[in-house]
Amino acid sequence: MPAQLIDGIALSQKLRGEIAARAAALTAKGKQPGLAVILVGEDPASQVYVRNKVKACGDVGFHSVLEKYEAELSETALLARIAKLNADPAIHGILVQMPLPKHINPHKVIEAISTTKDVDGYSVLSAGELMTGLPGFRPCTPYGCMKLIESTGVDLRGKHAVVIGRSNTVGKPMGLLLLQANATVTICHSATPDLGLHTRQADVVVAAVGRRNTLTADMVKPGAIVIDVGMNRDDAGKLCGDVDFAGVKEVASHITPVPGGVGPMTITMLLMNTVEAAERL
Ligand SMILES: Nc1nc(=O)c2c([nH]1)NC[C@@H]1CN(c3ccc(C(=O)N[C@@H](CCC(=O)O)C(=O)O)cc3)C=[N+]21
Repeated sequence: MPAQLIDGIALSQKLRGEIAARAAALTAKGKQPGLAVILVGEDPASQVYVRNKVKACGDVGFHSVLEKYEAELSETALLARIAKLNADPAIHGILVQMPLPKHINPHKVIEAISTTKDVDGYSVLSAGELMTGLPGFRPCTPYGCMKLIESTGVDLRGKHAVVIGRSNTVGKPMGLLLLQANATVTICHSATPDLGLHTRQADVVVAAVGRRNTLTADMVKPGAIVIDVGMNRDDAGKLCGDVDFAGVKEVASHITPVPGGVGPMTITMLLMNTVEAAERL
């Protein structure tokens, strides 16, 4: 029996309805949630993403501002803009789209954002809060992956979860969130000699590598949950994930598609963090 699809668009719609209700309650109290999105440079993919984020804000009743700057913007000027937004009472979340041009130090930029407005969850403080289990903003992509896994109704306690990838934005926080949900966690990466050895034991696989066909059917235990974080292009230029979807869907119990899986949930969790920020401030 082929796997059940985990629909990131449907789950997003449900959660965005709840977010819109929270936003309306805040707006009625004169505190409409506000997100500022900063884009530096003309990367075409980034242009699409930030436009989607701003549109999603409008859909749930947030105030949003999109600030676009040429690639030559100085680091000093960017830090000055962030300082202004930190002090702006109409703004509850600040997102600086990554990647930044090479002359700008991303760590410096992330740490400049007020921790109360770090809705990406990228700061060192947010990372520490996640690691210690303190409340704080969780990075949107792994947070969305957790919601997708929860939506299957499968309890993670005692399950073996394998994460492929160890980035600061996805792989590492994903491992910590799974651990917090009482899974046994393995994190695999480019230096793992035999990836399939690990993934074949997994009840849950999260693939976040950025290379298509990284996870194939022979590497998946029958009945496993498969979450695909990848955003790649196939030979025809079509968007595809890290998972060989056609093959793996015949083995897994649940699987996310690309597009329509993790991507929309990343934006949904950004909205969730922003409404949370507005409630707290
Ligand atoms: N500060 C920062 N925060 C981010 O959260 C951040 C970032 N920088 N830089 C780039 C990555 C990438 N990212 C995506 C979000 C949504 C989709 C998304 O909605 N994808 C759709 C498809 C969109 C399409 O058709 O291209 C889907 O998977 O269905 C994709 C990618 C957020 N990122």
